[in-house]
This record gives sequence, C-alpha cells and structure tokens, in this order.
Amino acid sequence: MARNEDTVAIAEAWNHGFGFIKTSIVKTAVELEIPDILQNHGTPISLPDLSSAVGCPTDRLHRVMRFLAHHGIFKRTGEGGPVCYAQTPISRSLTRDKLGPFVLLQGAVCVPNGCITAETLRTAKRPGVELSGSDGLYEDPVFYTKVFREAMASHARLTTTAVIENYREGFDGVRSLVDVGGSQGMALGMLVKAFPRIRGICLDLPEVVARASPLEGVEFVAGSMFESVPKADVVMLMCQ
Ligand SMILES: C[S@@+](CC[C@H](N)C(=O)[O-])C[C@H]1O[C@@H](n2cnc3c(N)ncnc32)[C@H](O)[C@@H]1O
Repeated sequence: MARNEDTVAIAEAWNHGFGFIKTSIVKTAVELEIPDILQNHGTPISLPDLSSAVGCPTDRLHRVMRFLAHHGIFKRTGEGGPVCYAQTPISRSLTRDKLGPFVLLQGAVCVPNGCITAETLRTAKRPGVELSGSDGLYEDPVFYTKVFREAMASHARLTTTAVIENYREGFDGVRSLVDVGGSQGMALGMLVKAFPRIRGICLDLPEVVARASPLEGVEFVAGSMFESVPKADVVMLMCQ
C-alpha cells in the first residue's frame, strides 16, 4: 500500500468529497418524519409497516434505513427474523419537536441539488434510487465534460495506481478485462499499459462512448450493462 499517512489523508479527502451524503440522507429521514413515526409507534417497527407509513416502496426504503442504521441514526432489531427498526438517542433528537426542523433548514441550504429527497425516494426519479440506466445526467454536455469526467478521471487515476502497485497478482493469467461503466477508459488504459497482454474492453452508455478518445489496447463498446456485458476473463465494476 501507499505510505500509511498518505492512505489516511486519502480517506480523509474522500470524506470531504462524500460527507454530504450522510447529511442528505438524515435530512430525507426527517422529511419523511421517520423519527416521529418510530416515536409514535413506541416499539420497533417492521420495514413493511414503515414503508406504508412513509409512502415509499420497501426496497428503496430498505436501502436508506440500512445506511442510517449503519451510521447509528436508527437501530436495526430482529436478528434472524423480519427486519425492524428502533429509535436511538440520535433519532430521538431528530423529531419535529426537537432538532428535525433545524436539519431541514440547514439541509435545504447545504445539501447539493441531485441528492436523494423524500420526493425522489417515493418516485424513484434518480439513478441512485432505481438503477434503470441513464436519466439524462450523462447527456448534459457541460456537466459531463467538465465536472463529471474530471472527477471520475481523478478517482480512476488514484485507485488504479494503487491497484497496479499493490495487486499485480490479481491480474495473473488475465487476457481480457471488461470495465463496466468505464467512462473514457482512464482506468483500463492504465491497466493495459501496466499489463500489455490484457485486451481491454470499455463498456459505457452510447453518449459517453461517443465522446471517448481512442486508447491503445482498449476497445470501446456502447451499450447498457442492464442489457448485456461483453464477455471477458474479468469484469471490473468500479465506483458505480
Ligand atoms: C460513477 S461513473 C464511474 C466511472 C469509472 N468506472 C470510475 O470508477 O471512474 C459511472 C459510469 O457508469 C456509466 N453508466 C451509467 N449507466 C450505465 C449503464 N446502464 N451501462 C453502462 N454504463 C453505465 C456512466 O456513463 C459513467 O461513466
């Protein structure tokens, strides 16, 4: 691995990049009045009951509650039986008569556009909520070419460098590698350069592949992972 202090610094930098997610999901829980629902319920509530109380499909709500339980906002109970959720001291502080309204106010100011909200959770209008493919996000040329592409390239460079330096044996015997959602082929380009015997296949949406520059050793395939994935010895799925 990279030197320990570098690794810790990179983890801290990731936290700065993604720290808003926790705030965003807590705000969504308050919007849905989940702390109040649990308080009024009195005992742990099952996922289907919570789902009908907030008006969100169970599968989407489950993902949100799993995240919040992992971060100690709610407590998951019913080990081995049906999934239920209970209050914690934190969620008891997030009811509408305590700090809930404050979270809604600050969240409205600080949480970036594009995060999951109560409305998007109920209607599944965003790809993070329902993986139905592109929703136009990647078709916006300004967003895609400037912000998104540079962000993805920086992450791919960092991660792939660490993989090449520390996990060479993972590529032993590999002759073909498909990067699913490989964007402009940054990661794959680095991998085929480090392991020239590997044939790289970069699968991404047609509008993304149309903007990709040719890369030695990399074949670009336009399509959707939900329809088919090109055959290869190894399938790579990074940061989806
Ligand atoms: C978060 S980026 C990750 C890019 C790259 N794997 C990385 O880690 O830097 C997600 C990528 O998945 C692509 N994508 C989204 N929906 C897809 C689909 N249905 N099939 C294939 N690729 C898809 C996007 O265009 C985008 O390039």
